[in-house]
Amino acid sequence: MSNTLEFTLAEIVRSPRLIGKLQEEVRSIIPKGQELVSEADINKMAYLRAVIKESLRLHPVAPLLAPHLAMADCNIDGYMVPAKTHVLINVWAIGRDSSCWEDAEEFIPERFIDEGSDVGVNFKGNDFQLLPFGAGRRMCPGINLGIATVELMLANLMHHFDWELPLGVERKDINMTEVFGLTVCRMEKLLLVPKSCM
Ligand code: HEM
Repeated sequence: MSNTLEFTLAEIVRSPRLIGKLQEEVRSIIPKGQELVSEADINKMAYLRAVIKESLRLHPVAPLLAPHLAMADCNIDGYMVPAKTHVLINVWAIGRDSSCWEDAEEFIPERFIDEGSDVGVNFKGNDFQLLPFGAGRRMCPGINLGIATVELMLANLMHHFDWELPLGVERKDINMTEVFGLTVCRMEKLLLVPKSCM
């Protein structure tokens, strides 16, 4: 969850438009003086939810999911997968596949809302182009807790603080290089300076 939050913050602070739009949404919904954003408030934050979805598309925590084993022979799009084959699903690559996504490498939360091209796409395991939690019987059982936690953390960080880069660092200097393993994380820690705006 901290991994998803860090990638999300890195993506939005790189763009004044994105962070501005997100702060505007959160602050228009949460009255000044309200200390904490609650789960009920999050339901009204369509842009925040789209930002997190877009972040999970480009930066899935487990790039190859967990290893799976085919229980029976099956044929997928003409490819024969014999029983007992170890199957690794590269959701990182699927999330960046230009045959599934318009401007696949760009961070565009708007694709998931209003008239966006992927407005109906969700990560609940039925839309195979977006599988940050996997799909089927072995998909992540912590999906609801995971999403709710990231949403609440991000919304509260947007509600309470303006975010600046450390002195001498510019937006273009934010290094988005990823390090791949069982999970994928940022090569460089994200350093930001919070300024209270309450
Ligand atoms: C943003 C947060 C999270 C993400 C992105 C995430 C992602 C994943 C992924 C990709 C898998 C492998 C699914 C597959 O191979 O098909 C998985 C499995 C799993 N996750 Fe999560 N997860 C998150 C949060 C959580 C939380 C909060 C919990 C528990 C409280 C949790 C518990 C598990 C467990 C137990 C499995 C193994 C399920 C199995 O093999 O049957 N996850 N998760």
